[in-house]
Amino acid sequence: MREPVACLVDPVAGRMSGHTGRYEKRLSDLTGVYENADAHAALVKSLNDPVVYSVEDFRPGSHAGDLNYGVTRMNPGRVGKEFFLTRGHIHAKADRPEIYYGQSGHGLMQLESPEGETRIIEITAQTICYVPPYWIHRSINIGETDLVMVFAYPSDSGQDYSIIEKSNGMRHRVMSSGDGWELVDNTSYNPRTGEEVAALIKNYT
Ligand SMILES: O=P(O)(O)OC[C@H]1O[C@](O)(CO)[C@@H](O)[C@@H]1O
Ligand SMILES: [Fe+2]
Repeated sequence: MREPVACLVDPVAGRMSGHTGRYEKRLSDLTGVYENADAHAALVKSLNDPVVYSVEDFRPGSHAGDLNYGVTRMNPGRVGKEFFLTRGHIHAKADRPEIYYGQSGHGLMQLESPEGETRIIEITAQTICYVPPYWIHRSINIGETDLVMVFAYPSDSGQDYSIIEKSNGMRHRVMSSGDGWELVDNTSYNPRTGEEVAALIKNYT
């Protein structure tokens, strides 16, 4: 038996009391992610390589029946026309799902199936976004303030970041357009083979 736990979320600061882990990502950690590499390098220099997102989480263990949960806070901003985003991943056990719960700000969850289909879920305060098993997912800040979301996923999920590297990014990029956003094809995208898709869609224990 585990002891019950309570953590307090600050929905604007994007902090969570009682966290057992915290990490930060700086703009330079996202090298190779944005379409405009020159604009990325210039921004790293002009802004002195700022922290662009931070995560505080509580991990009770690595048992399949436990939940890891926490808070992600992401700065607003753009590299050229491309909005600030997280690295993105698929769960190492790809059939593990995730829930995101919007706290403040305005964001998108970009999801991509193993076959390469894109879905976009808009997230504002009080939105619950369900990321079903097998979907690659990345969050994007399309607003002018910090985007803060609570998340929870099975403790044995793990994160596989290499899937996005292997395909040279996700199939689409989210770019600013007028007052909003638009999906643009990622011209470097390298689709997964049938064998690679089949290897992902298997039964995990
Ligand atoms: O792990 P990434 O892709 O850098 O993005 C961070 C987000 O994903 C998570 O790893 C959860 O899956 C959280 O820590 C956070 O919401
Ligand atoms: Fe995840």
